[in-house]
Amino acid sequence: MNGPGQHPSRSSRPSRPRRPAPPRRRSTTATPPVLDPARQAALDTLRAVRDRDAYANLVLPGLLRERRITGRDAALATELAYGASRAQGLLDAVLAVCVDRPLSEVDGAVLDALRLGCYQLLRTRIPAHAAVASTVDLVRAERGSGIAGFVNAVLRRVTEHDEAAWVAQVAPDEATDPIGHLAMSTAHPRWVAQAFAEALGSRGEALRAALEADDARPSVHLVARPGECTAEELAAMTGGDPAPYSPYGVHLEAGAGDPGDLDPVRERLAAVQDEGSQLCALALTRVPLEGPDERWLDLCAGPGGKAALLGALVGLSGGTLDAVEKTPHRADLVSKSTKGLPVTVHTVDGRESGLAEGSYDRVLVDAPCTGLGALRRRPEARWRRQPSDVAGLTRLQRELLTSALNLARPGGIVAYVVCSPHLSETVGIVADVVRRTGAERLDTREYFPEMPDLGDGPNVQLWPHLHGTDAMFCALLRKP
Ligand SMILES: C[S@@+](CC[C@H](N)C(=O)[O-])C[C@H]1O[C@@H](n2cnc3c(N)ncnc32)[C@H](O)[C@@H]1O
Repeated sequence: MNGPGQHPSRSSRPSRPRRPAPPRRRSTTATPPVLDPARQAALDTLRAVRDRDAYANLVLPGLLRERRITGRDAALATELAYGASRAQGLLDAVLAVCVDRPLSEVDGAVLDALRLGCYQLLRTRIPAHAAVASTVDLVRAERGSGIAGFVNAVLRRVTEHDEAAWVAQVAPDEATDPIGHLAMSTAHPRWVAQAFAEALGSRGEALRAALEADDARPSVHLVARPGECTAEELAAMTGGDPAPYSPYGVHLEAGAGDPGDLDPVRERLAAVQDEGSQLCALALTRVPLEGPDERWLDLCAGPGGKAALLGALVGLSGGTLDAVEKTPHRADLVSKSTKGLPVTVHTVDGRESGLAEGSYDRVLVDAPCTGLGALRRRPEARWRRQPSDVAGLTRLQRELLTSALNLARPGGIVAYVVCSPHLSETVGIVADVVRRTGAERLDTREYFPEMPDLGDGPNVQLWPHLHGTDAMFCALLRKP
């Protein structure tokens, strides 16, 4: 086996010790490992994601707060934890070449460290020697020198190529499998890249642009609560920029810290919400309506982002919003996010809500979905979702949209929204429900004013590479 500091040759793949070496007593003259709070927090986040199915973007902010990690260390921890989570498939493909056995046989905690080191080597400007040494130090402190030597040898093998050269080696051939190639180079599972390709009608440049935008760290989007503050005031308070399309939106630079700590968010003048979500909720409110316009319904409200925006807007004109959410703890979140607004929360199944049929002027169905449109904001999600998830979700989506149309009054408007571009969850659901209910399709593009690249309609599919939003889908229907 290659000892620490030795460079493994191509022919001798580093092999993990079959029997872990007993921890060595550190000599009194040895330099102790550098205390590295940023990398330790990133490593602990990767471990929580792997060990207990945690969400990286919930675990890391907690660790940063608890350990009082701020400033540059917090930014580094965020970059490493989220970046390594997003890139996991690519990192594993590279590591599989550099380790002498299937990765499934490598101890999970060691694999976390390998991914952390590999990410630094392939996708950051951290000098290779620092990326390797800092990762090895973390492992040595936890697991002893034997395992640290193994990690050192594997990572040195990774340093033999840069990212492009590794992609050329581990990705499917670009000429025969362009989607597979793009999937690997942008760190997406192939089935996700395939779903994007089908929605875009592209296996070429448009697909590349979409996958690359989805692989980049997104800016943070805030929504100013109508009646509480304007987007301009919120931008001035936070140092952000007014959003290009939503009149309530503000964009903050990626990595600007935990947006939950911002004063306007803590004081409930604003909330974190992707601009695409804002636009889909607003589209529902923009369709002209004959007759009354005072009873609105959000049929899938948890955790309450769109319910808070709709509740504030309907409140300005004296109306009310009913918010339905099946899961009790998510219904509690809706109550919290709509506190002080004319919103009534119902903890029931939207398919059998018991609410009065034919009574709502506007209904939002922001249906549960694969979330393939928001992968850039949920670092590990792309590796957790499975193609087999789609079938169960589409059944539920169809039932919820049908129920929404039953609850709307004749002439009322229903917005079907999902945070996914997967055709089975988008046009497939709408076409099926329209056929069975006779609902009228509206040209949804009209209610996304001044947005370019909305395609042939009548539905709207937003994209990170075209609009800077999550890949939200919206279809507006009128109840016959
Ligand atoms: C995409 S999320 C909605 C996001 C929300 N509109 C927002 O902007 O914060 C879908 C929600 O639907 C809820 N849900 C799932 N099945 C449901 C059902 N049968 N009836 C009502 N809500 C349901 C989920 O618990 C989840 O909170």
